[in-house]
Amino acid sequence: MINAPTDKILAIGLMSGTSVDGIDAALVEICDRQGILSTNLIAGHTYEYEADLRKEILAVCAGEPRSLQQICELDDRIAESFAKAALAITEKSDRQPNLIGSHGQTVFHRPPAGQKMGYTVQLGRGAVIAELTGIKTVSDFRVADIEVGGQGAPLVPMVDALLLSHPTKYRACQNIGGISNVTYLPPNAGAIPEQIFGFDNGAGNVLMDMATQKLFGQPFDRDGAIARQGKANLELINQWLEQEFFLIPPPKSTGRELFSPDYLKARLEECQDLSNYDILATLTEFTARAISKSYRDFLPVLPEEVLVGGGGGRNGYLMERLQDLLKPAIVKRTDDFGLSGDSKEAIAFAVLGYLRIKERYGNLPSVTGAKRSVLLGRIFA
Ligand SMILES: Nc1ncnc2c1ncn2[C@@H]1O[C@H](COP(=O)(O)OP(=O)(O)OP(=O)(O)O)[C@@H](O)[C@H]1O
Ligand SMILES: CC(=O)N[C@H]1[C@@H]2OC[C@@H](O2)[C@@H](O)[C@@H]1O[C@H](C)C(=O)O
Repeated sequence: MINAPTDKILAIGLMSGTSVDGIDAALVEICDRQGILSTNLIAGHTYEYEADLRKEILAVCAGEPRSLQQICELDDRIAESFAKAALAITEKSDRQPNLIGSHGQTVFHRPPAGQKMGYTVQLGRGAVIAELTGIKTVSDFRVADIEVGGQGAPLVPMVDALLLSHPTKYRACQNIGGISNVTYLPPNAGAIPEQIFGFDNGAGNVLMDMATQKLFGQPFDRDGAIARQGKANLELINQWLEQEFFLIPPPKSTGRELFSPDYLKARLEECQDLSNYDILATLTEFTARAISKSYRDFLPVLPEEVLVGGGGGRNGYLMERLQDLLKPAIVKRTDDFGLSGDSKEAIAFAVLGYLRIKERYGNLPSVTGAKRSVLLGRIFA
């Protein structure tokens, strides 16, 4: 028997998501056996942003005015933090990585509307990361998809299809980060990319986080311990789920522009009769129901297994609510399927970087609505 040629590289994936909690870095071995990819996570870590940098990013995300010069300086400061994270995670191996795939930090995202092309901005330029680390860097992953009419998001579905599809089962990969998004994987999805769907399906943790900070002075509701003590108001939730974002069919993407501090303020005004615990319970149930409703409304087949990634998977109460709402599907964290839920998005950008240098398409037009498949990312050597 002739052994299939195998390509093995050591790559770093870098991602900071809509929670803006820090830079998720993954040092990952990517094994390519004639186009069939597998990954082996050597190390994964979240490097927190410096407090003032995080504050500045959140201010820009919230639309506070800044000069172009200030934005450029922020771009480089973020790139420097990403480079630092890459160098720190490199220490976990005695081998030098061949590649960095860096998502950067989204500070603005406007999906396409009618004839109007979308616009998306990720700061942390790849040129600076490549310069400071000496490692070939791929960044700016979303722009090429936007340029062919796509949403530019979500992009992880391609990697879900490559790493997590099952030969016979219907699966959904549910990410619950700041924003939540789903990938629908019919059996053997890797072989039938046009049948893969994916879209953003609501505010993941972002509203719960902002409310926990405002009402309880804590960064987030650890394990859902606060929400668990309250009672959700279903009348309000059903009203909130009538909002246009939840009703329009995919392709769709969203961000902090919609689920903003102002959005939370308006919801909290509607919660005046509720205790703070009930408010957290209501926002948590809102996140869970937005997800379950999106499956019933938009997925061709309800999944048998739901693989949850992102920080929301650590919220035991939210996971219980999802399990209840999505039964008979089995809801588990991706870790139970051999892929770290905390590092999943960082791993995904390492893989997308790999696809780029191999000149393999990175977007899925059935997910983003793009007119065609394209190479994602700019390479800085
Ligand atoms: N133990 C925990 N209990 C409850 N929630 C948690 C826990 N750990 C993390 N989280 C939640 O997860 C969030 C971070 O999730 P994650 O790192 O996936 O976000 P992200 O990378 O910004 O996401 P995305 O790019 O998908 O928007 C935290 O802000 C918090 O709300
Ligand atoms: C514009 C942008 O940064 N979108 C993020 C965000 O965070 C979650 C959700 O909204 C998703 O669409 C996307 O990230 C993941 C990594 C993706 O592209 O698959």
